Amino acid sequence: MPHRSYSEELRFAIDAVVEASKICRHIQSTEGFAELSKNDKSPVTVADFGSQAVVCKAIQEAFPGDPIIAEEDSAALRLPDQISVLERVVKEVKTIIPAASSDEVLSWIDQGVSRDAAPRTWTLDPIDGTKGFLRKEQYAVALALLVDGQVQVAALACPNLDTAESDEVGFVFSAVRGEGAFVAPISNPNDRQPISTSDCTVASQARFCESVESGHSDHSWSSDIANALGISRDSVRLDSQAKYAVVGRGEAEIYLRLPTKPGYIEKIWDHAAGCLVIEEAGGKVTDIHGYPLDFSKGALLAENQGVIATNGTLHDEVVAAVKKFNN
Ligand SMILES: Nc1ncnc2c1ncn2[C@@H]1O[C@H](COP(=O)(O)O)[C@@H](O)[C@H]1OP(=O)(O)O
Ligand SMILES: [Mg+2]
Ligand SMILES: [Mg+2]
Ligand SMILES: [Mg+2]
Repeated sequence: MPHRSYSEELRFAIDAVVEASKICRHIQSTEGFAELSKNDKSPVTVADFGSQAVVCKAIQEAFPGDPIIAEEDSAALRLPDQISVLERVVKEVKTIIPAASSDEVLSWIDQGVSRDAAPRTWTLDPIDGTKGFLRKEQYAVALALLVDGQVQVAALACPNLDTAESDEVGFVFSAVRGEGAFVAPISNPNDRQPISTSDCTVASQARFCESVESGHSDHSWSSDIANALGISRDSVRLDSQAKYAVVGRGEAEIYLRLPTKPGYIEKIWDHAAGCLVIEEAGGKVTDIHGYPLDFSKGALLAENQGVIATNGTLHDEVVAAVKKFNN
């Protein structure tokens, strides 16, 4: 079968996450933006809703009929006591789409409520790492296209990520399966340069990263694993799929996401874009048992537990160390 080109979807996905980043940056630069608490006690902000509205509207226009599995829905914004939050979301969306009405914004957000597997579906995390966003640290806008349960296209904007090479802040990572992984400044998204994972083959020299939040990944377990691998430097802690980006561009070798409680099932929007970026950069991503992440089950990574992402060469050794310390 001839290789299907995804160049249109790739260009679209990069533009969409870059536009959404503008809303997020604008909101982050203003004081006192509203924060709501979801049923699971996790935070959601005006920026999460605004980002989801503009990306879902863009998908609906460019690829009508494609379902979207996105994190947020509009239920909280429809409550009468949240009218001021809705007004703020609409005001921010209008900076990108001047004619947007409240009803339209609510319906664009709800384009993302699909939860079932489909032959072709987008998955969106409008702000991944909302806690990092609130701390003015790392967060990401993550969009991926799944075809027959496989991630084929990824765009991952990291608006607060910097680089040692220049003063630039804010990068967009992107990949199409089989075509490599790339990075561009958010300020010039067409300037895509290839990235690759580090060629480190000595585990004791590896740099590893993990969540800031100890509720999202078990820090004491990861420190046991680091010790077992002979790694003496501390982990770099950062929020969001920026961790996949950092491993993808060769600035760390290992990203560990180790389950903190048995019942938590990872969501596809937290991993799809980052996973393809690392794989196309030459790295490897599995769960803590060494199984590939299975994106074919709808919104949840129901077949997997936790995540191990590496530069590739160290993968088997890291999986073995995690297994050894799996208590
Ligand atoms: N117990 C948990 N284990 C792993 N990930 C979690 C847990 N609770 C929330 N998350 C998700 O972790 C992501 C942030 O990861 P990180 O800490 O690496 O930045 C969020 O998308 C959040 O999802 P959500 O906010 O939808 O509940
Ligand atoms: Mg997330
Ligand atoms: Mg989110
Ligand atoms: Mg969230």
